[in-house]
Amino acid sequence: QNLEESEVVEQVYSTSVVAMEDLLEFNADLLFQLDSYIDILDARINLIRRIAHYMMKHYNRDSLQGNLLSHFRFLRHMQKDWAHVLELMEQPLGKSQLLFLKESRPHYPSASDLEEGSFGIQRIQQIYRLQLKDIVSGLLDGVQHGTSFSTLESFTVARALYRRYRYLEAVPWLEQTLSLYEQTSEEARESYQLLGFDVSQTHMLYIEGLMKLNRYEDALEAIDRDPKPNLWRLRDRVEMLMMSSNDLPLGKPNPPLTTLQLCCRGGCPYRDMHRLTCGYNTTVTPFLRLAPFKTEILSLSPYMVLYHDVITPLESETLRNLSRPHMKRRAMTYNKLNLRPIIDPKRTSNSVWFKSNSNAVIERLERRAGHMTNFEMVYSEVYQMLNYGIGGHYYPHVDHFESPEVLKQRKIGDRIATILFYLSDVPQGGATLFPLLNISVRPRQGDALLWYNLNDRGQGEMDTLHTSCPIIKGSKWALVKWIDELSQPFRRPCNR
Ligand SMILES: O=C(O)CCC(=O)C(=O)O
Ligand SMILES: [Fe+2]
Repeated sequence: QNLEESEVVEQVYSTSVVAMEDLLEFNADLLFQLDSYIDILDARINLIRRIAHYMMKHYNRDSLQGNLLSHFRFLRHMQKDWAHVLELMEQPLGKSQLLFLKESRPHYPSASDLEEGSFGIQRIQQIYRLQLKDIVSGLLDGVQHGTSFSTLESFTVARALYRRYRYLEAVPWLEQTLSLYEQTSEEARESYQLLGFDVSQTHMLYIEGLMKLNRYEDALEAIDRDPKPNLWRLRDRVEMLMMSSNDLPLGKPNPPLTTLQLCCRGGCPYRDMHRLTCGYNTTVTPFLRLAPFKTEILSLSPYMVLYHDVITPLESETLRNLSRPHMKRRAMTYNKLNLRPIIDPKRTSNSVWFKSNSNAVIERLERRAGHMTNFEMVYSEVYQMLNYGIGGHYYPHVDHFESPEVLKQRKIGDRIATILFYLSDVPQGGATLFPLLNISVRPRQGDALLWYNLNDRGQGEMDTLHTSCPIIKGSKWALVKWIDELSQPFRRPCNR
């Protein structure tokens, strides 16, 4: 097995579409167990009911008829039957089902996983500038999806933001939660309650959130909208604060759209001006005369090209399938105190590494990448396969090393270039965006993006700052190859 296995890390689901598919299977197993548990309890209830009815009918106030037989009959009953009933009542039921659920517990998504998913939703809201009412009804950036949010999901997002003191974002979600609840049928409300949702608590949290934002008038209005005896004291407190505080209500500032917000939606404006040339590349290596690559130059400085159709759909599929069982959340940092892995929210994807000789497809890609780029590949790094999840993204970063200390430890030098292969189409969102260059590239199965991270002097190009826009729909698969600096003296000789 050539896949590099890292230390065992607990599965994180929210950061990868593939992992979520596993969760679906898991849920089916759990439901099956719950169903047999119900059957077993049901059978026992029926049994006990039948015995009880029999006993009520045959042994009651009329049991003693003054004759010997009736006395003996009753005596036998009292000695034997109740002991039997007790035994039945004491017998533990559904042990194996209970055990299954207990042992499955470590595989349930963790609370931080759900939190991460909540932040994914909020990220999409922010970057794509969505209205909450649109999100909850499944309208995402102009596309109507077949799923909507109920009170429960809306509350989960609200709570996650609130817990992290993100009141400005949490309060609108709480408002949305309460408004969804108002539109909910009595029957559904009952189910929510069964699942632990408490509407009074939510209302209270909303009022507290408003107070955190110094929105005292709104807090009073919220209290009066649903006056409850336990809120009278709070009402007094709000009124006091309103009179004594000079703080202005905190509201969402309305800044101009950021490049991220502009470019993640539908591509950067004026991007077509950057389209320098588009043609067949036949000259990089002699091999290309036989098999030219469709090449689109996106930028000259830093140098950036997009190759089309360099991986066949079958090759992509093979790599996806090889990766699937090994994908893990590896973008983690470690808590210095207890050494437990903590999630790095800057990068929400699951990944796996391939060495360059892992399998035939990778070996072929390695040769092809050499022909495409004219770089020497011998010492370059392992291939990194990525799959993103709910609202998955990769925070703006550069690929070269910014710290001289880290660089010194790397025998193969800095990352002179990056090749990013796209192994799937992404129907909505998920572009790779270079905000300082106004370039955004939509993932298209078979395409590969190459850019130089270092300038001609070998210095890091900060203009290569890039990010993966959050994914709205689809499963984004990308394969990253970083090319090292040290093997290239004959391939990139023009360094000044
Ligand atoms: O997934 C993307 O579009 C970007 C990935 C990336 O920048 C990286 O892995 O360094
Ligand atoms: Fe990167």
